[in-house]
Amino acid sequence: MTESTPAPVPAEETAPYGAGAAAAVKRVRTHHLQQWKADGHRWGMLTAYDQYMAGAFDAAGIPVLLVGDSAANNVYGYESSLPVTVDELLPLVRAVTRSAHRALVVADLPFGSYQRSPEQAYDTAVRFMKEGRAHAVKLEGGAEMAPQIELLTKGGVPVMAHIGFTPQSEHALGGYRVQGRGETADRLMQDAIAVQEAGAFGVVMEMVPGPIAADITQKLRIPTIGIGAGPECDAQVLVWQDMLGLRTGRAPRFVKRYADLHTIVDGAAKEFAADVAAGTFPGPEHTFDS
Ligand SMILES: Nc1nc(=O)c2c([nH]1)NC[C@@H]1CN(c3ccc(C(=O)N[C@@H](CCC(=O)O)C(=O)O)cc3)CN21
Ligand SMILES: CC(C)C(=O)C(=O)O
Ligand SMILES: [Mg+2]
Repeated sequence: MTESTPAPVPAEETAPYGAGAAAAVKRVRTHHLQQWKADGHRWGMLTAYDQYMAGAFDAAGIPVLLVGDSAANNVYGYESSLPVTVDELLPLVRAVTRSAHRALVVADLPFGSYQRSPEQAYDTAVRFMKEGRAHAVKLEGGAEMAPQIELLTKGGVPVMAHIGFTPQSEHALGGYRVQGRGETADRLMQDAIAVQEAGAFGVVMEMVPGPIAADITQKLRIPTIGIGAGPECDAQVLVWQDMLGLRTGRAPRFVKRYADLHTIVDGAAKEFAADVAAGTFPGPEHTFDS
């Protein structure tokens, strides 16, 4: 075989599809996510709620940051995601968009801020885009949310959908349960198709059996982002406090811990307290001369 010289390819197409294709992109756009699906390049999405995490994930090449309504549990200390409000989430979205220079920033619409009507959804989404400078919004629901997704999309708001286990409907669904098992698999497929046809640019699938998620991923032209939906999704998402081991207690089965921040924080806090008690902090190097 003779070697031929390949034609030069624009920088964006030679993205180092390893640590993150986002590294070669000036600003991640929804069309990049469609392209990565076509290329078979899988990517990761992480939640972020503040400046330093957003900046670190952005610099690490994470292409999509989600300001999740999971801030309810992971920032505000509520027992579920239901109590958190638009006014509580907006400043977090603004902090993340200020420090994410490359990532696409998606803002989660909280419970009660979009379900009533497409008009309500549009007004809420516009606040996240105007005041929070979000690039897109995410909302929970399948076929029943098609009118919302259509109006938002027509009005210039890119929408990521979220199907399967939808935490805002915890009480309606009867707890934290896998969705789409058995005969409900068809309905999940229909929900996925409905959100795609309504104009969603991607769809999160939460706690869905791996084979069902694989079928849906193959069928859709928009990327699927899995959390507890197996390895065949086009992308994966985790809550950062789970991913970095800051949250204690039993984690959901779908969590992989990539660090043990809780142990690091605990050790540092104890060492600080001990130094202060012993008079070894502050030292001369931390003290101003007269
Ligand atoms: N820290 C955190 N991580 C998350 O993934 C997350 C939040 N918070 N808050 C909002 C929602 C709630 N989510 C959750 C929370 C718990 C389970 C859970 O306990 N799952 C169990 C039970 C599954 C079953 O019974 O079938 C599991 O073992 O996965 C699942 C999703 C996902 N989201
Ligand atoms: C778990 C992800 C998908 C989410 O919706 C959130 O963090 O709120
Ligand atoms: Mg959410």
